[in-house]
Amino acid sequence: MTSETSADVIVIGGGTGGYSTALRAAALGLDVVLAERDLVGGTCLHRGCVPSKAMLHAAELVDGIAEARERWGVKATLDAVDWPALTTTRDDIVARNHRGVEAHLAHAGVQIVRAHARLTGPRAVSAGGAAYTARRGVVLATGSRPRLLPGLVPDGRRVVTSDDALFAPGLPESVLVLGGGAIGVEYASLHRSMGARVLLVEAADRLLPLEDAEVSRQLARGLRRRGIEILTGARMTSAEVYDPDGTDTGNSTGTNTRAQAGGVRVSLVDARGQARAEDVARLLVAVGREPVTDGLDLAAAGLTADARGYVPPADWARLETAVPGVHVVGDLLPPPSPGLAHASFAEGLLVAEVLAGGSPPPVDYPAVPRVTYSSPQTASVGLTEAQARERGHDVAVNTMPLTAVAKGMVHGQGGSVKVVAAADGGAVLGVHLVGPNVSEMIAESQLIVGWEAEAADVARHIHPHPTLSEAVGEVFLTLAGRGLHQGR
Ligand SMILES: Cc1cc2nc3c(=O)[nH]c(=O)nc-3n(C[C@H](O)[C@H](O)[C@H](O)COP(=O)(O)OP(=O)(O)OC[C@H]3O[C@@H](n4cnc5c(N)ncnc54)[C@H](O)[C@@H]3O)c2cc1C
Ligand SMILES: NC(=O)c1ccc[n+]([C@@H]2O[C@H](COP(=O)([O-])OP(=O)(O)OC[C@H]3O[C@@H](n4cnc5c(N)ncnc54)[C@H](O)[C@@H]3O)[C@@H](O)[C@H]2O)c1
Repeated sequence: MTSETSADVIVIGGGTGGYSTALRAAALGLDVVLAERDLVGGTCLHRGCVPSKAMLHAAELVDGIAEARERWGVKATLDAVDWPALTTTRDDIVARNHRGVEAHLAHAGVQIVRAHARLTGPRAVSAGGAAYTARRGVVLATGSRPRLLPGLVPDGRRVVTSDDALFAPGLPESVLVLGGGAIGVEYASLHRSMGARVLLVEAADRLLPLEDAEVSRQLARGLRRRGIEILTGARMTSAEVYDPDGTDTGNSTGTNTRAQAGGVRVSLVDARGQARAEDVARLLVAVGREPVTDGLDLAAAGLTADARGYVPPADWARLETAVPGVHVVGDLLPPPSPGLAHASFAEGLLVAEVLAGGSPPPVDYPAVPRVTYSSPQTASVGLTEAQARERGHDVAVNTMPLTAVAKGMVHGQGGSVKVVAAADGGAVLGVHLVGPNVSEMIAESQLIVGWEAEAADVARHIHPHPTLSEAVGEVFLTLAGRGLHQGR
């Protein structure tokens, strides 16, 4: 006979969405069971945000050596990247974070069931041979996985996704990255820094097609300047692995120098309809992610996924499905939930507070910041110029290159600040940044957009000199009619 346990809340999936729900619910005095079939921390900690950003940090250091030599007369050269040392540091950062999340959950008194869980009723779950019932609610937080293209099966060596691209014993000498979204752009940037020849292929007419057109333009300029070849409006027609047993050829940083052939022949049709074939050591497929509901048995709880596999809430303010007491957080939610870790944290906090009987304000999706950690970086919040116009706003737009301020010249990497505001001194609708360190610069703009500040409100506040953030200050000064260095 299977044992039966009851708890206030049962969370299925221990990624950023699930574990944040569990932690907050426990902090509010609820009794919580969290089922996780792999590792708590999920995609973001083990295969996503954290390991990729650790490696992008190492990539920046590699780029810094070239900058030091070429711009600053520092007689430095790169001998080689010690791949085992680099990945040991990355894995240590992930492991420490993992231990931290485990410790937080233990300290909060969350009961972790380390097994696949499935629904057996609206408030009933089976996991690890035991049955659980939820007094207040069940939270679905099963996340997402890489979307695959029909007929193209990743083998983890020649054809890879973000699940395995960084975990091989080195990076390839050449890579074709299919998809110019956040993953494609970040991984193209990383591979290029590490010496690979990189071709970035995007089906839409620009990189990061959901961002402001100025962001896409500046980003493409920065990536091309670093030697990344970009094809937009292009389509892959076939991909054929040749010499599948051959070893990778090494890249120029010497991370993986076993000589040999073997790779993938990728056939493409470019934006002008011209066919072309590319031989590369690796094809990295980064064409989006899809929700995970396999073996979850949604039907047992009276739920169905939508046509794209997401589980939509009937009530977005409570992130609650049409079945009362069944909530959803994280990548399992359809847009406007953006598929970002920090959005899933906010969703987890909200659902926990709802389950504890509170009435928290809904997640303010338009005010969720979006960052791409490539070189250059992009960071934005709010509406693009096109979205603002589509929604009927009469807009005032101001754009400034980062090299117009002293610190931008010091960095010498280009970039820009663009602000979209309602005309005649109305609320700021969107802020769009490209350049070095802009991931750390977007925080003030998320408050500006979230608090619906006007340009004149922002222009009253003084930015430190010399910083890159001064460019943000200057753009607002000009929009408020008090421009200092920006001639208009
Ligand atoms: C390469 C990459 C880089 C990224 N970088 C960033 C970034 O820099 N910033 C950012 O904000 N976002 C980033 N993201 C997105 C971010 O990782 C996701 O938005 C986030 O992980 C979503 O969290 P989640 O909890 O919804 O799902 P997940 O993290 O996918 O967690 C779901 C968990 O549920 C478990 N699970 C699934 N089904 C069951 C079941 N039936 N029973 C038990 N357990 C189950 C899984 O094992 C998994 O641990 C990145 C993603 C990728 C792939
Ligand atoms: N820095 C970050 O915050 C970060 C980093 C990585 C991933 N993520 C998140 O992870 C999720 C997945 O990222 P992603 O980049 O895989 O997905 P995405 O949906 O953001 O981008 C996929 C891109 O691939 C293109 N595409 C689709 N099919 C194609 C095809 N056949 N050929 C060429 N291009 C094609 C799309 O037009 C799109 O631009 C997103 O939610 C993203 O926001 C976030």
